[in-house]
Amino acid sequence: MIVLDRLTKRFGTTLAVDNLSLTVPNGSICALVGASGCGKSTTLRLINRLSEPDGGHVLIDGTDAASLAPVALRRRIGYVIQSIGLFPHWSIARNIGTVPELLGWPAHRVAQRVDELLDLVGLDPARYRSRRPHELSGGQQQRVGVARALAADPDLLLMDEPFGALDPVTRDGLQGALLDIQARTRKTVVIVTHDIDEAIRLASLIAVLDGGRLIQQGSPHELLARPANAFVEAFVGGPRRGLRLLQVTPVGERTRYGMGAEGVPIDAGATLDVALERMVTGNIDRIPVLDRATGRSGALSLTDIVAPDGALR
Ligand SMILES: Nc1ncnc2c1ncn2[C@@H]1O[C@H](COP(=O)(O)OP(=O)(O)OP(=O)(O)O)[C@@H](O)[C@H]1O
Repeated sequence: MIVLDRLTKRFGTTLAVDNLSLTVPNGSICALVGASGCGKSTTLRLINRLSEPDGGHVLIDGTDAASLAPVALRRRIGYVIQSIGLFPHWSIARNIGTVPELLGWPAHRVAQRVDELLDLVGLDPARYRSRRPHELSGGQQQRVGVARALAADPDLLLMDEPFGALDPVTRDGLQGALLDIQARTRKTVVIVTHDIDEAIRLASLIAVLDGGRLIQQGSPHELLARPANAFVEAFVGGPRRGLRLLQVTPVGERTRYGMGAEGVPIDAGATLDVALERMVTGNIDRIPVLDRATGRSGALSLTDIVAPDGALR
């Protein structure tokens, strides 16, 4: 668990991080979001002590980060940045294996770990391990950046706009890969992004920052359903908020159990946007629902999603 306790950081007269308190549970993905300059990257850098706070504390599993040697701390924390920072003259394998090597792992174990990680991020080890970074596409390099951050099996992964510079298709693929990796390894991840859709897709906890201050924290659903103020409301979507809310609301929440409908049932755990898509493309206004966990069945109608005046419910 990471606890940020009244964290404060000043640069001259700029209050980059202002009395920020936030708890990130183990095994969860937390997204720090907000406009440019709101203090997201600085907050991340305070966690791995690339920057030191002027006030407050960072607690990692109960230990004050300030009491740990910065280099040792950073070896325990994976860090992925947008510009990747691979060493251009080193092979992909050497780039990924740097930290395990520094930690004194025997060569065969490092080599085995490199191949395992290339597999994990979806790159064929035999094809890529000996290449140089420039022989890879931007998206592939970004995958190597993620593999390198995971190399020493850190419990905590910090990611600063890791997919920001990529085209939407590659970004989508890497977001999927990250979700996959997180589901398998249960890392605790703090990711900085200015892309609210990325935050909604990846995170179970979103923290909205403005001027270094935490304005609201909560699940994507909480933020979309109950934005704390106009700033958060505008940030999480303005007119698109209703559509995004569909993406995080389970079908089961609106299902009328006991009611019947024709066709192949949709899972109660699917989200409302998927149900709406099926209704629109199938030109139907009611679909059957099955809750696989409980075996209950029911139906979802278009009017359970869209009000008579056309507004999303
Ligand atoms: N090393 C520094 N020296 C002086 N000011 C800094 C430094 N680093 C950050 N700042 C200032 O602190 C504030 C927060 O910066 P930070 O990089 O944390 O914002 P951010 O939310 O990550 O922005 P972006 O989305 O543009 O990356 C900004 O006003 C920035 O200009």
